[in-house]
Amino acid sequence: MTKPAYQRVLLKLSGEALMGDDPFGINRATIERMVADVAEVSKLGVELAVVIGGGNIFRGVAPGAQGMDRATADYMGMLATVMNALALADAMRQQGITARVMSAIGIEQVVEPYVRPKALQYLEEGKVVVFAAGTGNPFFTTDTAAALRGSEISAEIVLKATKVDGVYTADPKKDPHATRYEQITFDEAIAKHLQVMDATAFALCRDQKLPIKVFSIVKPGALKRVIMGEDEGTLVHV
Ligand SMILES: Nc1ncnc2c1ncn2[C@@H]1O[C@H](COP(=O)(O)OP(=O)(O)O)[C@@H](O)[C@H]1O
Ligand SMILES: O=c1ccn([C@@H]2O[C@H](COP(=O)(O)OP(=O)(O)O)[C@@H](O)[C@H]2O)c(=O)[nH]1
Repeated sequence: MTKPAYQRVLLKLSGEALMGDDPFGINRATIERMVADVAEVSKLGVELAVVIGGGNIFRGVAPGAQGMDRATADYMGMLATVMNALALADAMRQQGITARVMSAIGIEQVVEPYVRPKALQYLEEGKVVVFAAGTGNPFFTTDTAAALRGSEISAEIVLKATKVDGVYTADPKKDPHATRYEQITFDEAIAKHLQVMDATAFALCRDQKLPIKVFSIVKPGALKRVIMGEDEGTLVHV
C-alpha cells in the first residue's frame, strides 16, 4: 500500500463551507461529510491539526458588521470560530476520532487555552487538535492562523480546504474564463493579488518555507488524494 505523502499537516477548514447550501450556520450533512473525510486520513496515521474558520456565523468585514468597530466585529468572528470548533470536535467524537479544541482567546470554561507543547503532545498521541479563535487578534484571518499554527507545530504543509478547487488566475466565482494553476510561487500569488488567501498568510508561509495546497472540500475524496500526494488542487510554494 502506498504511504501518505505527509506525516503532520495543518488543515484549514473554511467556515463558510460548513453552511453547505444553507444561507448561514452549520449544515449537519455537510459537517458530517467533512468529518468523514478527516476521519479517513486520520486513520492513515497522519497527524492532523485543524484551523476552523467562522464566516458561516460571523465575518468581521460582512454587511452585518457595517458601522461596527472593526476590532469588535473581529472578536465576534473569533467567537464564531469557537462555536464551529466545538461542533467540529463533537462531530469527530461521533465518528470515533478523539479531538481536542484549543482556543487562542481565554474562554476556559468552554475550551482549553492554546498551549503549544500541549498541542504537540496531543498530535503525538494521535489526537486531532482543533485550533479555535484564529490567531486571537483582530485584523487577522483564520488563513493567517493556519499559517501561524502550521509553522508552530512544524507541519509539512498547510492544506486550505475551500469552496474552489485551487488557485485561479482570477476569482472563478466571478470570472468564468479564469484558469486554474497547477502550482504557483508565493511571490507570484502575492504580486497578482490572488484573493484566495490573504497576503499576510501567503507571506508568513513563504518566509517559513511552508507550502500550501489549495483544494476543494466540496469534492468527494479530495482531502485523501491531497494527503496521498496525488494530483489535486494547486500547490503554492517558495
Ligand atoms: N484567484 C483566485 N483563485 C481561487 N479562488 C479565488 C481567487 N480569488 C478569489 N477567490 C475566492 O476566494 C475564496 C476562498 O477564500 P476565502 O473567502 O478565504 O474562503 P474560506 O476561508 O471560506 O475558504 C474562493 O471561494 C474564491 O471564490
Ligand atoms: O485571527 C483571526 C481570525 C479570525 N478573525 C475574525 O473571524 C472571522 C472569521 O474568520 P474567517 O473569515 O477567516 O473564516 P472563513 O473564511 O474560513 O469562514 C474573520 O472575518 C475575522 O473577523 C480575526 O479577527 N482574527
